[in-house]
Amino acid sequence: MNMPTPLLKTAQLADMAALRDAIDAIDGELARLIAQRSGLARAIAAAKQAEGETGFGWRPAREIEILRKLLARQPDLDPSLAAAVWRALISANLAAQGGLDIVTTLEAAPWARLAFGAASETRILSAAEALVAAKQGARTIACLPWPDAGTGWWVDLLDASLSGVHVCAASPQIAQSGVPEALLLAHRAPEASGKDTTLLAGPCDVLTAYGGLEITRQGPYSLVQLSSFFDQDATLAAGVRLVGCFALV
Ligand SMILES: C=C(O[C@@H]1C=C(C(=O)O)C=C[C@H]1O)C(=O)O
Repeated sequence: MNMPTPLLKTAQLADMAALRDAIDAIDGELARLIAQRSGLARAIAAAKQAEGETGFGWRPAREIEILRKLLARQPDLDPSLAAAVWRALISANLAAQGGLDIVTTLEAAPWARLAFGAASETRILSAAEALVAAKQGARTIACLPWPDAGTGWWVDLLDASLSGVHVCAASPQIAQSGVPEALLLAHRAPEASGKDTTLLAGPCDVLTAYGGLEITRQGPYSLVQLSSFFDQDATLAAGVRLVGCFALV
């Protein structure tokens, strides 16, 4: 039986109103939960300060664990949507913990924005300047492009003046290919998330002993990746530098 058009419209409008009411109810719950989550993050920030932490409260390993847990608990949740929403929540919390100083190149800027949103200040620098800024700034994170033949910033890390600066995370956090677009570096030790990739740089002939996958080369040096976590205190062969570790979902 064909329903007269005006009636059909009324029924559809009633359905739509009910659906919108349901969305409003969910939005109310989400808003309440987001405010509650932000309050808990503020309490954690206060606890970090009480423990004497003077730098920023960035915990990339904890952040990736949150995303992994979420996707495991809610398999029908779109991973990219979940990553975008939680990046927004987490970067707002980081900004509230005192703000971050994000330095990046023009090429890597979209990946810095994806990771930290607009809540923190972002400065565009050369890769070399960004690494120096990361070394000097207690709240600075450098977002630099994934190294390839044309991207040699990782060689700078072999210089003692940049000691202590490490890759600590990647952007985006979800990369089907296992290769992110950019790496996030700071003057701090990398943290293990349970499933991490380590980057080592050094003389090509010395690095072959580590059996990793070579990402790129620059003169006598190569950059390799290994599917395990290396502590910053790990003993490495002479000339080999722990570039850092990153984790993907
Ligand atoms: C709240 C914390 O601080 C930051 C904010 C996080 C969040 O909003 O969940 C997670 C890790 C940290 O980068 C924390 O360390 O747990």
